[in-house]
Amino acid sequence: QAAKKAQVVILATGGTIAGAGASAANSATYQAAKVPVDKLLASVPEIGNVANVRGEQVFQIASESFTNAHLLQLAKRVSALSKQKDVDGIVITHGTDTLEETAFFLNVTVRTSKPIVVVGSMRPGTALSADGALNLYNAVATAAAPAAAGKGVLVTMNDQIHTGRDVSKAVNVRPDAFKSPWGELGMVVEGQTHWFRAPVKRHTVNSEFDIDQIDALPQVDIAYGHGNASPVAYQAFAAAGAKALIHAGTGNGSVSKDVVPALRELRSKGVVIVRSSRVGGGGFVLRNAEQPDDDYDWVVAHDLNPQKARLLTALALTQTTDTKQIQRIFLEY
Ligand SMILES: NC(=O)C[C@H](N)C(=O)O
Repeated sequence: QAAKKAQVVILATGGTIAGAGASAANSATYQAAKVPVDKLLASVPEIGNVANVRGEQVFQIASESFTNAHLLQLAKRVSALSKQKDVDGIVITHGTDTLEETAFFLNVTVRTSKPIVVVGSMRPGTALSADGALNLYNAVATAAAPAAAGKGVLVTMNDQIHTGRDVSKAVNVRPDAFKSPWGELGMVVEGQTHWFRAPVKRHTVNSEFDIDQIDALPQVDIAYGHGNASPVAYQAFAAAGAKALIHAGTGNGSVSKDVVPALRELRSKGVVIVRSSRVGGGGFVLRNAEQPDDDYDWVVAHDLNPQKARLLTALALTQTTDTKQIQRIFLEY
């Protein structure tokens, strides 16, 4: 008995997967966000074999300009669709530069167990060996797979299935650009998903955040650590209204000695200080290692990279300014 085909909605936001270059040799020089969603879907007719799909053009932008307002609008649309009986799964096409942020944000704010898959490409559809068509086919196959339900927001790139929580863009110019420090969850091959692990952190239906209740995010900025760093960026962000600062720290979130006094002073004025790490390959920032977080009332981002830490801090601040609660949130999500 043939199973009923899943109903999957494709929310298109732009990026290289909708990009176009002047010639087939242009794999890295092209314009992102050119091809509309209907044309994108028409270019991969095989998708009709794995699901019934319909497309919605939410934005047409390059993801380096994905603002908090874009994030909120997209997440609210995903949430609304996930409540519809005639929707079994949702795919979001997205630029790869900030794909990891959007996938993480949806993972902790959309209260559904239906599959949500974020996908992009490293080469425009006009390029030789373009990766977008197969990535999109794989995303739809994953969104249509009952086994993908309840695993949080997923990212399919290069035949791999990653959790949106962990995944990060680790290479700029190759199709194997996305890595998860704790490993991918599985693979999608010829329209079939294969699973090898599942996320243990809180997400979607088990999250305390609900995008339906969030209409704005407080300003949270990131300052990059290095040996010759000064307090200027941190102080400027705070003066411009930042409620929290993410320190993209060296090593285990360490802070150069010229920056420490400024961060302590900003904390005394109410700015939340979060130590994360600029080291992308794995590991985590340990509380009270490198800096006395208990004494300074700082928070550590644990294994979340600075860009994901920015979003989790902003979400936490929609509910509390208590640093004990913010630290708990970092350990649970
Ligand atoms: N590969 C890509 O999608 C890069 C592009 N700049 C974007 O993020 O929209």
